[in-house]
Amino acid sequence: MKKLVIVAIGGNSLVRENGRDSVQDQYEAVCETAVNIADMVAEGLNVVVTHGNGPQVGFGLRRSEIANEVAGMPEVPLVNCGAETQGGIGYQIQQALINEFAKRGMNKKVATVITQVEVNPDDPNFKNPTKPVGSFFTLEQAEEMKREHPDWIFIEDSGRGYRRVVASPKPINIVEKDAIKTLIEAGFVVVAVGGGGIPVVKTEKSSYVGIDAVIDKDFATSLLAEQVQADTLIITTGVSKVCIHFGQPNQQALENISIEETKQYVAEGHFPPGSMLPKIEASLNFLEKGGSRVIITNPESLKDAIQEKAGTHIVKKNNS
Ligand SMILES: Nc1ncnc2c1ncn2[C@@H]1O[C@H](COP(=O)(O)OP(=O)(O)O)[C@@H](O)[C@H]1O
Ligand SMILES: NC(=O)OP(=O)(O)O
Repeated sequence: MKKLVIVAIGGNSLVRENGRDSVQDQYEAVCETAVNIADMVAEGLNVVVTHGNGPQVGFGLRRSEIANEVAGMPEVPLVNCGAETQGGIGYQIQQALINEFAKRGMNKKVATVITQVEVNPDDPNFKNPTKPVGSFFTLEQAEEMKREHPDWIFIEDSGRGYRRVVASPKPINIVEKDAIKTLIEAGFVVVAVGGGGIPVVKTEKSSYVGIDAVIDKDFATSLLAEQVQADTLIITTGVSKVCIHFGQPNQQALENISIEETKQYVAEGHFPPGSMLPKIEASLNFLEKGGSRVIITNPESLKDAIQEKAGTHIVKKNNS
């Protein structure tokens, strides 16, 4: 089979500078990434696409809360808000890819798989929410909201402002993995584990039920990459390169780093939880479970990054 590349599109990378949750703005961002993905397919690679939903699931949750407060509409549970973002973003990616392939006269099929991802109900992350969702706020705005909703938790997110956080258990099993594998083998470009997958737990009777949380899409992508034996993992996000001393005057962008160097930077605390750390941990996990290379970059640099002219590349050096 041709080499398999997994491209994980960051939720924040689909939200434009103006911060508006405009579906049209988001579709334009999706279309730009679709061009790069079509280039990869044209070069003979098999591609699986995953995506985040951090901003979008938070917007959806807030819409539901406001509709409840203002108009008495029933609230939408967080797990369903996540499922809705998986469908909504998956629809945009699927459509953008189909249109891009058609424009180029490429005979390539695309399918989005609604993906449930099993988590452990006793995962300690349920008691310690770390996943930032929705909009960025100033400290004053966050304090104001906290007075109104004492149970909400906010964190400072990588110098970009304060965001509400929700529980983010680790993915343990991709329920629809066989369907995803079958579609890949049949030559489809598959969009899967959107938003990290819809979090579900198994009951004593072995049936699945949804649970309120947002799984980190980087961890879910790494698990999928392992299960479908991908060769390369590409994570697109808001920065062209991973940095050490991020946001400090001595910030330094990283181009090629080994597993050992990456672990050293993790130990030195260069990557915050909830933003860059999950990407780095997922990358290390992917490489240690048999993957060949990882690229982290922004959507604009994707094409150059694949040719090793941009982005951060985490590589196995000396057969490590
Ligand atoms: N060490 C670092 N190097 C580069 N970016 C970092 C670093 N630490 C934090 N960041 C921030 O983390 C962001 C990526 O996390 P996030 O926006 O949550 O991801 P996603 O694109 O998956 O939504 C980057 O755009 C950047 O603002
Ligand atoms: N679910 C998730 O990890 O989304 P982001 O990549 O947008 O943070």
